[in-house]
Amino acid sequence: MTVRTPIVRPGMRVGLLGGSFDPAHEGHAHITEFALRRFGLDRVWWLVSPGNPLKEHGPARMDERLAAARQVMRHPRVEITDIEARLGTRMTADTIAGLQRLCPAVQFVWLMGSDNLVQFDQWDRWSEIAARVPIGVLARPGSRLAARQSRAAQIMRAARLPEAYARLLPMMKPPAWVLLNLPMSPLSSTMIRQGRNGRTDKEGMAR
Ligand SMILES: Nc1ncnc2c1ncn2[C@@H]1O[C@H](COP(=O)(O)OP(=O)(O)OP(=O)(O)O)[C@@H](O)[C@H]1O
Ligand SMILES: O=C(O)c1ccc[n+]([C@@H]2O[C@H](COP(=O)([O-])O)[C@@H](O)[C@H]2O)c1
Repeated sequence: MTVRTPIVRPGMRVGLLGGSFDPAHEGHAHITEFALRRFGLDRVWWLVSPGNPLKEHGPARMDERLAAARQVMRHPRVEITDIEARLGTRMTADTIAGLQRLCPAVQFVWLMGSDNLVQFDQWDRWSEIAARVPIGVLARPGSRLAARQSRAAQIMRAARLPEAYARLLPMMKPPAWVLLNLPMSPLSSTMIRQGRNGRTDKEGMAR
């Protein structure tokens, strides 16, 4: 079976935002819009994951998460995909390898919140991921400092680009990464699942 990706053209700069999106919220939309602008991306693909390999509990059904994500993120340059399920991959290293095989002329950038950089060194073959694609890290409340001091950040310190060069990130030969500061959103799926903050609007932005 051939796996179909969204339409691409050679040289296109595509940000990949992987996540459980259980459920999607305005924090996801906010970092996506910011990443499009600051990294000069042509597209962002949300990779709605079959399940985070490091999380104990599986997420809600894929079709429900996809539908909710499409309500939250309506943008002509953002695609909501279940491509990991189609590729049959769970580990990000395999997903990226698969996408690079399918779309060899695309410049992919891996996007993640700063909380994920803190534990990035526990991901399967994380240094292979960093060797395959540039990485854009978006600040998230409570993890900015820990991200800067994380083991992965220390090991990759020579590959860190100043924020002012963020626009060059997609063109950089990996390893290359940028930690972007932005008006931070405190929203999380955990909060929403626990009913602690049902709001999915942008009101709660911490500046
Ligand atoms: N408010 C936010 N600010 C910055 N990054 C975020 C924010 N919310 C989610 N992200 C990032 O988006 C990606 C997908 O996140 P995910 O779907 O796990 O949402 P989450 O809110 O972190 O979920 P959970 O609370 O269940 O862990 C991750 O890289 C995560 O760091
Ligand atoms: O590949 C791994 O080992 C790995 C470990 C933890 C998280 N990830 C990916 O990181 C992304 C964010 O995960 P989550 O559950 O925090 O939304 C999602 O695409 C996961 O598949 C990947």
